[in-house]
Amino acid sequence: MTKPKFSESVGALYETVRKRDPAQSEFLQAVEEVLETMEPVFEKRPELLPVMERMVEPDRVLQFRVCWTDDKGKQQVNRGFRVQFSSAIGPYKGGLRFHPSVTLSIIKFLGFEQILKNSLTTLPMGGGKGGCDFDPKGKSDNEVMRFCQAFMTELSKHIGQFTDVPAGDIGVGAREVGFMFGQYKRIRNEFVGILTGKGMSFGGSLIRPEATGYGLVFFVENMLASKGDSLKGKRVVVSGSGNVAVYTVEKLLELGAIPLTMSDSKGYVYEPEGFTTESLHAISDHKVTKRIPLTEYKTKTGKFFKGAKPWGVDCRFDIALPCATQNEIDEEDANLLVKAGCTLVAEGANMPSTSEAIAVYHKNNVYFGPAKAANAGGVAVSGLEMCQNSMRLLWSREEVEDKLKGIMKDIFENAQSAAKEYDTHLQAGANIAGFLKVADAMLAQGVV
Ligand SMILES: NC(=O)C1=CN([C@@H]2O[C@H](COP(=O)(O)OP(=O)(O)OC[C@H]3O[C@@H](n4cnc5c(N)ncnc54)[C@H](O)[C@@H]3O)[C@@H](O)[C@H]2O)C=CC1
Ligand SMILES: O=C(O)CCC(=O)C(=O)O
Repeated sequence: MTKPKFSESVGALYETVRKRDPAQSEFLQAVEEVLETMEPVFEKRPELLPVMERMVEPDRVLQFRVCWTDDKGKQQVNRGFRVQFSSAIGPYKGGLRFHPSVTLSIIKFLGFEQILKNSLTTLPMGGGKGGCDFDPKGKSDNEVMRFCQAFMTELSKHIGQFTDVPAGDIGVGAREVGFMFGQYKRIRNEFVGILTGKGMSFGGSLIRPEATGYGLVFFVENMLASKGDSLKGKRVVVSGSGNVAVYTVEKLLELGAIPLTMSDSKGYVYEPEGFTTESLHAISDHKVTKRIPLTEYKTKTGKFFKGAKPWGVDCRFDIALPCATQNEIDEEDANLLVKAGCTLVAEGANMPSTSEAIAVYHKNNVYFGPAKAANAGGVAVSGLEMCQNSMRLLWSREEVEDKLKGIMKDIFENAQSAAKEYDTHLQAGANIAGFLKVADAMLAQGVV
């Protein structure tokens, strides 16, 4: 890690956080990134530093045992988490991640980022995140159902439509949300919007599955428009092949861009002429519907590069959209992007760029759209799902997509105007705009 460039007071705050949890590397990375960009705010408004001192400590951390029985009748034990980080501007809101790599550090980094992201959406949602070290890969539907029921049996004691409303993230899609919703209903005997990303027949919102990917592309459109440019004909390298990546590629195609790659942890597929609707559907059917790794995917027109990341793809491209997981672009990868002619990076995944990679973007004038702003479309439409649930009605696809487009424009403009006010870049502008709203709410509510 590069040494943070903090003033004395901000450095002291970072040290307090570091000393409290020295082993939580992902959480410390997320806090460091925010604190580094917040210096001009604390200079102008020193009363906000103690507010940040409160914000970096979650309201509550829940850790629990999840016991379930596999198809062979053998007992399995996993570790579940829900971190309720901040409810200053609304109920805790954020996804659940089911992946073997899940630790408290990962859930805390995601929950901390969610506070500022949700604030940027302009909707009244606090920040939270949860998950489990359960690996859905290779599990039968029945195993996933029993696991989800066990997970929700504990989680149901801590959530509620006015308290905490979880959703999906890596490893948690419509299937898992459905199983968890069913278990909550069975335990509590009430039909309420305690999860978002629900199926359309029981309170879901149109466009929620598409929202993070579509929102990312709308955000990129705004970034390009601010420079008098557009997506038409742009060559785009995308990572991931899950929910966010698939709908990112779908919207890129619709807007005339040329998506060149998709990937998973086993390697990447390169389509030299760009993905088509047909090849996108083939990969989505393989990865999302059938849940098979890309090593077993047969591309008709492209090539599979085993064990490699797409950032080193051997062609020129304009834009990189990381949509897989945290720290998937390191310094070396960032240098490869620059060498390939990439001038814009926008993050679909959460914290996909290491701090060294971000330094490379800034040094080389790569226009950088940070995750908190660029991927906020998913949680924004979750907010719209909550709204529809409360009103007991369903908006049309067009209505939700229009609202999403408007929200992504507002997020871009608010981040850009904070960046202008504090004479800094869009990454810092997003942190500042997100922080100020939550900080003012915390000040108004007293020391709690
Ligand atoms: N689903 C949502 O609404 C939102 C998701 N995100 C973020 O987007 C990213 C992707 O999430 P989803 O698409 O929802 O999950 P998903 O479970 O649908 O897909 C994850 C994808 O990443 C790939 N992947 C996982 N680990 C990898 C690795 N080490 N190297 C390369 N590829 C890897 C998987 O193969 C899969 O294609 C995550 O960082 C998540 O936190 C952010 C905002 C909202
Ligand atoms: O839709 C949501 O509530 C959560 C989305 C999410 O987990 C994220 O923005 O990272």
